[in-house]
Amino acid sequence: MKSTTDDYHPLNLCHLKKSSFIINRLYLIFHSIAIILLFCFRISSLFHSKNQPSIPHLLIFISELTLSFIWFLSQSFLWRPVTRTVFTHRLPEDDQLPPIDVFICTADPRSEPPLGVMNTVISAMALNYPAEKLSVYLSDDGGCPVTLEALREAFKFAKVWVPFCNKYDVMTICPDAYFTGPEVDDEVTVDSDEFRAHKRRIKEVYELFAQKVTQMSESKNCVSNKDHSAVVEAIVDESAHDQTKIPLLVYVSREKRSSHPHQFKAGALNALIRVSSLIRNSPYILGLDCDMYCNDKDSARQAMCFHLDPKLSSSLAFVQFPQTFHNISKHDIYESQLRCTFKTLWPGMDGIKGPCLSGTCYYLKRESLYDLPLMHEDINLEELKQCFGSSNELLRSLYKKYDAKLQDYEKNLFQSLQETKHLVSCDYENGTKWGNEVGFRYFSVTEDFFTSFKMQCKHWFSVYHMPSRPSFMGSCTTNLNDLLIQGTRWSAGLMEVALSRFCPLIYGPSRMPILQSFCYAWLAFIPVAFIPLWIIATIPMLSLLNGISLYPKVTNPFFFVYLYVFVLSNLQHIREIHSTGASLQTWKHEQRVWMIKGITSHLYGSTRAIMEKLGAKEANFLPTNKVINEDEAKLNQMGIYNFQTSSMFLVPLCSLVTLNLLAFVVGIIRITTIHKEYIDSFFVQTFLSFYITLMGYPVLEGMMLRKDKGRIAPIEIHTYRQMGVSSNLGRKKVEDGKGKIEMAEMG
Ligand SMILES: O=c1ccn([C@@H]2O[C@H](COP(=O)(O)OP(=O)(O)O[C@H]3O[C@H](CO)[C@@H](O)[C@H](O)[C@H]3O)[C@@H](O)[C@H]2O)c(=O)[nH]1
Ligand SMILES: [Mn+2]
Repeated sequence: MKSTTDDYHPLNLCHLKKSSFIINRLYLIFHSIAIILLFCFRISSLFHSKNQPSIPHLLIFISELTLSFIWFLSQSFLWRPVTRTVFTHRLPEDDQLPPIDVFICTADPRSEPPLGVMNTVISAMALNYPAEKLSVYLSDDGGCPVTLEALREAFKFAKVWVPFCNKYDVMTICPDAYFTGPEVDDEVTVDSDEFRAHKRRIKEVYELFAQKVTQMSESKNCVSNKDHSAVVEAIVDESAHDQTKIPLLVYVSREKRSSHPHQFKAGALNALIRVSSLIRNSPYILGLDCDMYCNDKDSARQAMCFHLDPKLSSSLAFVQFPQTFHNISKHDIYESQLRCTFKTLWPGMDGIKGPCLSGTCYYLKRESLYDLPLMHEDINLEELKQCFGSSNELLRSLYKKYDAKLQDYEKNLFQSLQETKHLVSCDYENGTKWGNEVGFRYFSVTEDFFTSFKMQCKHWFSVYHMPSRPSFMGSCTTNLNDLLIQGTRWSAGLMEVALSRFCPLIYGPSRMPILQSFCYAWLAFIPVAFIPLWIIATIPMLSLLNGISLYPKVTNPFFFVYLYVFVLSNLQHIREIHSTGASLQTWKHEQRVWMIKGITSHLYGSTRAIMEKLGAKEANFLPTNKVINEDEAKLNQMGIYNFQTSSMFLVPLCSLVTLNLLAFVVGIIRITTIHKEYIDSFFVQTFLSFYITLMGYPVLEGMMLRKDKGRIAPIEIHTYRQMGVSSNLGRKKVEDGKGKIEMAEMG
């Protein structure tokens, strides 16, 4: 491609979202003025409340300050939102495309069913990309033989599945989704009779395969093993007489010893980086969680429209796609779709220096993980070994430029595999810069957030691409327990960063655009919302019960400032939701889930991060449950909360809602029986308790009205005791007569 034609026929375009652009800035100005007025009121009431205690006023002031701080940071996401389009037909010919290594991580065959994992693997093998340029690596942190066996079966199935997808241009390349979903692909076929017969045959093969894998996963060997040696194996077909070309498939299970920290997902990814660098050493990496299957065969080509753009290429670290979920229910009461993140925040960051890495659904440039100031020209071998470890093969791979025409790597495959065992041993990283300046960073359990932040503090940037057909689809949380455990892990990981020397507000501004550091700071400080939420859910109510007025009287002009802030911020939230195509219901659920998480996950996550800092606890990563439970799915579909979770989460929710209900009732009684003066002084507090009771209504209903399994039963609250075994998140089983429910508790 000549450079003159590049300008006229770009591979991608970036568009500014102009309409939101103006509204967002007007909102910023008006809201800021209102907030300053609020502070004036609060400060004056602190100094003039002679005959009233000032502690409650002070606490409310703290909560208002914190909320304003969070709000202020959040405005950077609204500063310059953009969208992007790509032109895949303008990509160079296939033989010019760079190779891609696909990394898929799995950790526990019990919470991550092998059949789902295999579907992800197969879908990645069926991507529309030259087969000899695609290699798929499965990291099995569970070290489970069943997973390896299932992978062999998956390889056999892929041998018929991939050609089928190629031949008929199948869109839904994940077999399970293809055979169980709506039959949209069938419309695009040419020779329908032949196609239908072929499809039927493949379906039978798939069902056999699925049955086999399901059977294997029911065996008692199907558990994760925390103490085992390394296994690296390329899956090959012994009866290789047919010439079908499908991507290389490699199974990697790094060595694990209970005495060694294994650094969770980041550790697994770094092991894959090393293994793959000895095999194909592809310059690009597609990262996927085990439940995130490829839903669009063209995502790799779309990503290449950015990576191969000469204007972006040199400092583009990754192309992030949104996470979408196949099991979102109509109501989405748990706000599992993460609408705000993927429809508002990431497009917002994309207009500055690019979105944050989201752990999955990204095409990353390998080089961005090796980014070292140390990689200067005259670096000597010893220095290199101190960074990357002792493997000469690995060091050589750093300097090997990829060859678009591909060398015959298969000749050396066996030899490379031997060497890789050493690279995934427990000791390999000792004394090196892995996890520190090389690879995914270990500093925080939200490795994606922190690695991304550190990358963008260097010269790297990223782009966000959100095509209309979801490129990847995963399974989301469908019950309160999973939601809050996941939320606690995220909060802990984010707070670890916020409270460290890498706090984006301190570490960021000199290294990246100030707005970008505000975005990262907002993300890191999300958990802090637990402070204002706890204050606002208790202090105004306790004060109301004790006859202390905290807010301006209805006749006071400042009352209108409060009203304005409340109404305007909600209108802006509704507008923002509307602009992303969601309904008013989403507003309610987002508010509610924000409150629920704020009261529980954010509090526990922050506490955990502080304890880790003090050395009282160790970091932990309990994989989110991906097993679909029929009863649970039914409740979720009906929009009913499943409250089967630990008391640690339930007790605060129940007590706060009860307190608010009580305050509301008392407020109303007094308003109707006492003189007008009372209405004036306590209107805001009564309204607040009403609003919180309304938002918490499902909790009340769960405590008092419901009779089903998902309700909050008073006795259960007492039986879910603390485990107290170790500092880890432990799982325990609770028998409930009909079936077993898995509960997770924090020790
Ligand atoms: O020790 C571990 C723990 C987890 N995983 C894998 O990590 C992935 C993500 O774990 P999951 O339990 O699905 O976590 P989520 O909370 O759903 O994940 C989100 O948040 C994580 C950070 O907390 C990111 O790493 C993920 O990519 C992002 O999807 C899964 O494939 C796991 O198998 C490992 O490989 N090793
Ligand atoms: Mn997940």
